Amino acid sequence: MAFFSFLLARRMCWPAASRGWRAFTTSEGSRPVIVHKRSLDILHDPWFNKGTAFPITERDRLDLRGLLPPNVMTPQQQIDRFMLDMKRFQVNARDGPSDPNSLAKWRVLNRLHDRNETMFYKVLIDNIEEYAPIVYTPTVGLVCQNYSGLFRRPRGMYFSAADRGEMMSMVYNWPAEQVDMIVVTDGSRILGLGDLGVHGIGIAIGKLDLYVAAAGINPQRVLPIMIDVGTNNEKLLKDPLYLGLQQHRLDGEDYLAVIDEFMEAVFTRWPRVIVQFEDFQSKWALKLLQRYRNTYRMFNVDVQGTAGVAIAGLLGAVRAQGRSMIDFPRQKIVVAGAGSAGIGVVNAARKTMARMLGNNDSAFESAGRQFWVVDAEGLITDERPNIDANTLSFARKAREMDRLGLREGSSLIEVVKKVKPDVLLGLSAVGGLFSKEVLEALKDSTSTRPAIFPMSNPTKNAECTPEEAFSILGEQIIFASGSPFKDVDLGNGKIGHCNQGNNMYLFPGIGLGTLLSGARVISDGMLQAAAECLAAYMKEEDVLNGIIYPPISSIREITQEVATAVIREAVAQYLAEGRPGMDTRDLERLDKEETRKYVKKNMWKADYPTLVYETV
Ligand SMILES: NC(=O)C1=CN([C@@H]2O[C@H](COP(=O)(O)OP(=O)(O)OC[C@H]3O[C@@H](n4cnc5c(N)ncnc54)[C@H](O)[C@@H]3O)[C@@H](O)[C@H]2O)C=CC1
Ligand SMILES: CC(=O)C(=O)O
Ligand SMILES: [Mg+2]
Repeated sequence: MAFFSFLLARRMCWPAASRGWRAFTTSEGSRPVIVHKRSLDILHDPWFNKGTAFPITERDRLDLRGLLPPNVMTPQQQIDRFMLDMKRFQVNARDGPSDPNSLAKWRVLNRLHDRNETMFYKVLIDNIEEYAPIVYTPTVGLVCQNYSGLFRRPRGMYFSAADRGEMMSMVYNWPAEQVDMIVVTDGSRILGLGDLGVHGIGIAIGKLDLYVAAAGINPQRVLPIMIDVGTNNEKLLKDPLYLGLQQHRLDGEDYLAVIDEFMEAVFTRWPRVIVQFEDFQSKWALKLLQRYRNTYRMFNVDVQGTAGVAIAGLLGAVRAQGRSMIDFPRQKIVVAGAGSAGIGVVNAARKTMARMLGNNDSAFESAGRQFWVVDAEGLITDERPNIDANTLSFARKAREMDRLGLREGSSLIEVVKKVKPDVLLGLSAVGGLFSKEVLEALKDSTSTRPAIFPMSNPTKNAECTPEEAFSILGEQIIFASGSPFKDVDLGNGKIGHCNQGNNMYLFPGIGLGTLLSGARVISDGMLQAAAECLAAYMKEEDVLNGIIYPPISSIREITQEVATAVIREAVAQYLAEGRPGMDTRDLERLDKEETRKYVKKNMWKADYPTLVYETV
């Protein structure tokens, strides 16, 4: 993106800028200023840029539709947003994650991203452990919550409910001829922070930063997208400085019509693109996945990526007990949270157990008895009124629960006391849900090394902190949280290791493997291969020490391995259609090492290329 814009700007900048200067200095009232730029080049030109104040007619004239948030602001509102942000700076710095300067660091990195993409990604890649928590969880959550004030230069595209009927042409306003990777959100459930409306675009930007840093997807070919169908966040609806449509969310067929139109538009312009669905509320996440997954190259990272990372962690926790992975089907697992993430984990973990038990109906049935799922209304059983099909699939039989002293709606603490689980996994978005009492109850776990996975994001939504878990349950536990925590000093020279159980370990490799294999769709087999690859990555010695995921600093190497596994599975399942220079036959001929080299060769590196000027 940066180089493309740079070349265009060099070609067009001076004549337009000089005309602009005359117009500004002579205060010629309503006489129009002639510009020789369109699209992003206008937004990136400080002389002509009006940001969110471009009126709709001008957005259409200058190919700007979709490149700005939909709400048109007055110049005064723009200044109000800016001033609010200036004054809020100190408060936000204290309000956020454990690093009090995280928001300030985000601003510095964001400014670098705007002026020099290559350098930005070099800094990110070389310091990924330090800056992933800034561009991604937890800080990205704080950024989305304050996006109205932080918004400077737009990044990505906005398709709104007001654009119905226009999306097929709007998509051509994006200047890149090739787009490999789109991350799209409708802002309805950003991390565990709820409906943040159009401000949720920050999460799509953060995920794509990781696609570039970890998977080496070319930054000129990534596109963050916000689909603004309104918001049900009353605070935003009342905020005059909110950047999105000030209306309640579309629902039902109206909602589906917008998403359908969007999918058709992006796949018409870029037929080989991969679309990652991110942070859609559970109500739609599973439905949209079923609707599109057999037609388009898409996946839902919260449902499918999280499941893979959780399974890899759960297998690690079995190994940490000194047992073989094949013992996984004996683990008793209590899951708090039955949203898109929780359902994704339970379904995939159950299938993994069933495969280990013989892969037939009775194996699947028996695997189902290893899970107890608790949501806001307590333990889910088949006596739950108005239960939907997705939830019914893992609801426990009330009759069986009775024998354990449990019933429909039993509380989390009752469930932990009665089940004595090997694993307690949280995807509830409720900070502190694993209270002192719950953790105390886990002392009776039948496992020698109980696993505690408070996977909700961002940090303040984690079900417990590592300090709480290690102090109550001792050094033997296996701990993995969705957002990063520091290791805990347990005294007497011992360290309580904090793993980060986050889908960031898998989605870059799933995307890269799909891209390089040219797979038509993203199959369960490809996702399973990714999860198994991550599980197998860990050495026995580390796992026995409670380290079940690799260090983030090696994310590029992990991603290369995951992408290799995904490509090989796509080839094995006859889904790989190849790409220019590597067709299906070529892919079939590659052995594992050659596939690995093919992946490495195609990962973008943050090095400056030589630029030459050419007239059109
Ligand atoms: N670590 C990771 O890689 C990932 C983490 N997540 C996190 O998972 C969380 C949930 O995401 P979704 O499933 O999409 O959200 P959601 O809002 O759809 O689901 C939350 C679930 O938690 C349940 N819940 C609420 N209060 C509860 C309580 N007191 N006890 C037990 N359950 C309770 C709700 O009934 C619901 O079933 C978010 O915080 C998100 O950041 C999501 C994806 C990946
Ligand atoms: C990590 C992630 O995708 C989430 O918390 O939603
Ligand atoms: Mg997510």
